Amino acid sequence: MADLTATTDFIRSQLPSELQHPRIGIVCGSGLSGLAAVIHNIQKIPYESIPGFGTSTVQGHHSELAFGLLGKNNVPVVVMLGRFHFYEGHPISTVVYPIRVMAKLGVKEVIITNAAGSLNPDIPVGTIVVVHDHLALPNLVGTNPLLGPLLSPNHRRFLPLSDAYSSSLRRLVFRAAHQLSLEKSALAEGTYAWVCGPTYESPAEGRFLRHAGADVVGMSTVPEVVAARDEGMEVMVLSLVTNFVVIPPSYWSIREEVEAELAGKPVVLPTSQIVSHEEVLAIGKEKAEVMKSLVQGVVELLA
Ligand SMILES: O=P(O)(O)O[C@@H]1C[C@H](O)[C@@H](CO)O1
Ligand SMILES: Nc1nc2[nH]cnc2c(=O)[nH]1
Repeated sequence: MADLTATTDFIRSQLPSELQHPRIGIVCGSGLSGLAAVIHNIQKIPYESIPGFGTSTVQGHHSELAFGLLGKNNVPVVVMLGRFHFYEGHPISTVVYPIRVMAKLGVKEVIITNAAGSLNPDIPVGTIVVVHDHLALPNLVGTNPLLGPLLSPNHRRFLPLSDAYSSSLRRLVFRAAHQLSLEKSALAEGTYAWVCGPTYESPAEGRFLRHAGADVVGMSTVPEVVAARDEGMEVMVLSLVTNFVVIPPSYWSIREEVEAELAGKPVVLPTSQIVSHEEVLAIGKEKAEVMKSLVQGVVELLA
């Protein structure tokens, strides 16, 4: 891993003193970097200039670390405008490096956002899911960000994740939503499944994750949550549902289709839905305002 002290020294050298000690860290997911527009005194540092950082290569992700003041009470924040995903080819230590940098800068609470597919028919597109748990197949089979030697004697070898998603921060989301007069249906609570990506789920994979108890699925976030907890920070995660994961109740029988054709019977073809990153970004754009206000509302209540 890169040298955290060298990274934070470099970052501080780029900032005026009032921005050097952010209180809250924020990670902006796909299409959600619009938060930058409401940050006062914003200073942006390109990822490629920061020692130890990679470059974000995904459309809809900027590649800058922003510092500034957020909310009516001018809370100092550090904001990732774009993140690193494991599927981009970054080592998992690089994916979580900015989170460790936030901790080193003195951040105590991290708000993480992402775009995700819904596995739950009761959670429609456009809903913001307040994540209360996760299901991380990569963590279970060998892509855990904490694999390897302990970073320091202060880091724990066996990190519990039973309380990873702070209940007090989750409470604040619902309070902020109330202050914003959001409709009840704008928010849901649920479990986020992390998959490596970059493929979207096959129908069988979607069904598997649903049966395993996940409500939404995405390709990020969990490594960041694990690293944040490893650093002793409190975590809140908001997933914007940008699409439904295609889970047909049963497979369409090609044999029956051909037999019907051969028998001269009418054939009704199923309509197919194919998810795309463009769709993910379009919903992100549509709902960016709500996400922005909610994050700002939570920051105001927190500080
Ligand atoms: O960075 P997030 O998790 O918001 O991005 C999601 C997951 C993939 O990177 C991408 C797929 O469309 O959106
Ligand atoms: N894995 C996964 N990630 C997403 N990000 C946004 N939508 C999706 C989805 O359907 N599946």
